[in-house]
This record gives sequence, C-alpha cells and structure tokens, in this order.
Amino acid sequence: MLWFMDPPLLPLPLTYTPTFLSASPLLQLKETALEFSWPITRIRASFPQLSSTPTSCSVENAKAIAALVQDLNIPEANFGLASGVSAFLWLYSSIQGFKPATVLVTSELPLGSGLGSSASFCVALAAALLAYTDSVSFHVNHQGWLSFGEKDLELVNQWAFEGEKIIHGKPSGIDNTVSAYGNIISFKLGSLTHMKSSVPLKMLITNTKVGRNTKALVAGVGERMLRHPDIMAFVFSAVDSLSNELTSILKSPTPDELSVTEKEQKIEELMEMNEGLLQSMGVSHATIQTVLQTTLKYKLASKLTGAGGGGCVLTLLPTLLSGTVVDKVVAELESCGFQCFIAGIGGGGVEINFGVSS
Ligand SMILES: Nc1ncnc2c1ncn2[C@@H]1O[C@H](COP(=O)(O)OP(=O)(O)O)[C@@H](O)[C@H]1O
Ligand SMILES: C[C@@](O)(CCOP(=O)(O)O)CC(=O)O
Ligand SMILES: [Mg+2]
Repeated sequence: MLWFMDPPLLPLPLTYTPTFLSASPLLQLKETALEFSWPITRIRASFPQLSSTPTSCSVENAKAIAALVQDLNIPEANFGLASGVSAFLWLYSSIQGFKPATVLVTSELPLGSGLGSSASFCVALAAALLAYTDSVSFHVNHQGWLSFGEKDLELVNQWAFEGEKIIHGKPSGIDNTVSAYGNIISFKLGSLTHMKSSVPLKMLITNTKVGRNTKALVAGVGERMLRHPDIMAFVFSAVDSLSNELTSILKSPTPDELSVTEKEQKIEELMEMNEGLLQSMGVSHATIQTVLQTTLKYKLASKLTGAGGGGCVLTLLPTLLSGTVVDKVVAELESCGFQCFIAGIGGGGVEINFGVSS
C-alpha cells in the first residue's frame, strides 16, 4: 500500500480551446512561456493506428513521439518538460484524434517537487480532451463547474495513467487517482478505497527547491531492491503495515478534541517512521534532513513526499499548535532558502468549466 508515500495534490487549471482556424495543434505552457505546435499532417503520419480506448504507448509510438519532441529543440533549462510534452502528444492524438486545437496550461504547482504535478497535468489534460468528445456526460457541481459521471471519471483516470506512464516509467497510479477523484485514497495495487478523514489534517509544505526526477528516483529504488531483495521486502512490508495503521486512524470516528490530539500524535509517530523507511530506500537528500531537523526543534514531525530526492517535505500542523510557532518555523525554514506553504489534506477531484478562458 503506497498511500502514505504520496502528496496532497493541488489543482492544475488547464484551458482547452478547440479551434479550427489553425491546422496545427498548439500547446502553450504559460509558466515557462513556451509554445509547441506540430503540423496535423505530421501527427497523422506519426500515428497511423490509434485506439480510442485507454492504451499504453507502444515502443513504435514512443519512437514517433520522441522524433516529434526532438524537433522542438526544447531549451536545455526546460528539458524536463519533454516528458510532459510527450504525454500531451499521446493523450491529444489518442483522444482528440487529428483535429487542431489550442491547449493552454497554467499551474500553481511547482514541477518535479513531489507534489504530483505530472499526474495533475495528465488528469487535467485527459479531462479537457475528453470533455470535448461526444462520449462523456457531466453533473452540474457549482458555479459553472461540472464533474464527470462515475464511468467517465474512471475513463479520465485511465487515460491520465497512460500519460503518467510516459512521464514516470512505472507509476503505481496513486497520484493520478488522487488527482482525478480527490479526497483521501487508500491504495493498493489493484484495489482502492475512497475515504473521508475524521481528522482535519493540515500540513506545512516546505519546498527545498532541489529539483529531482521521479522516474530516476523510482528506478534507483528498484536497483536497491535488486541488490538487497530480502531487506527491501521488509521495508516495503513495514510501509504496508504503516499505511494500514494510518487508514484505521483516519477512519475511526473522533468524538472530542482530545481524541483529535491523540490521533495527531499517532500520525506524527507514523510520519517519523515512514521517513525512516523512505531514508532506507535511498530517496532522502541533505536538504530534506535540514527540514526534518528544523521542524523537530519545534517538536513537529515531518516526512518527505512523492519520490523524494529533494522536492517537498510535509510537516503536520496539529490543530492546537499556536500561530506563533507556525510563524517561527516558517521563518527559520525560509531563512534556509526554502519556500513554505500550508495545505489541507483531501481536496476536490477534477472538474470542468466550459466558461473559463485565458
Ligand atoms: N504544467 C505542466 N506543463 C508541462 N509539463 C508538466 C506540467 N506539470 C508537470 N509536467 C511534467 O511532469 C514532470 C514532473 O513530474 P515528476 O518528475 O513526476 O514530478 P512531480 O509529479 O512530483 O511534480 C515535468 O518535468 C513535466 O514533464
Ligand atoms: C513515489 C511515488 O509513490 C509517487 C511519485 O510522485 P511524484 O511524481 O514524486 O509527485 C511513485 C508512484 O506511486 O508511482
Ligand atoms: Mg509525478
């Protein structure tokens, strides 16, 4: 069960404008001010046969995508985007077919920081592309926002998983599932349980700003498993037990404030143990250790999030913690050059708004 290794996901606004004025699909990435487009004839020639149901990108199609991306000459500083652009090409061509459209992506998430930006990107993309096909239906949610019906949401999630595979290599599927469905999910390969926490969890997120790549980190854990299969089997079994314990804490009813505090203390202990297990998988980093030591001075428990190796660290902010302590710990972390923000755990899932424009 991988639930406890994963991040709270934040929204990724994405604007999708079908346009029949241009003959090229256009991808605009607002934060990096980059734009990519391809002649539709070239895309059509690159993918002679595509399935309209969620399908993994074959080796042949991956080669075609690599050629399309290589010709873009993405600046070296933004080269990490190549995998996102590849996922875009696969989802766009498979779902949208060969109709030209403009896709504008804006995001509040830092990329490659363990907060699941790759999954949010794929979910938002799959959702926007599917929303413009005739095959999906919606429920009205709030103020122009629509949510997908159960079957269509699963379709969004399956396509997003195919995109994640391109960015990530071998994702478990937890990030795209949380991003699509929202709330808290207990996830074991092959089975997932949607949960609502009985404790309102608040986390301080510290971005160490150390860039890392999920694909490389996950591959590194795989190599350690090959070198030490017996030890790593115990580590993963411990992560599983830990996740089961967390699930039962979150599920059990909370009658009064004292038990909220008790639950928070138990969760803090689990976070500390989880951090130790993640360290033994080899995915920590010197900056993560600095965040852990800093928050520990204020008796706060922290753990790395996502694939680790830098990126973000989560610190539980207990309900009764005073604002002064939060201010002090944030000031100390920011004086190290880190960036802090506060998030509640368990947000909403993907929604569509046909009225939003850039
Ligand atoms: N808004 C976006 N636009 C384009 N690509 C994106 C966007 N968000 C994420 N990606 C892709 O996802 C990659 C980061 O994924 P990953 O290494 O899994 O880190 P994380 O998911 O923790 O942010 C980026 O390098 C990029 O290829
Ligand atoms: C490490 C892992 O649990 C999540 C990776 O998340 P991120 O891309 O680091 O945000 C991998 C996975 O579940 O596929
Ligand atoms: Mg990711």
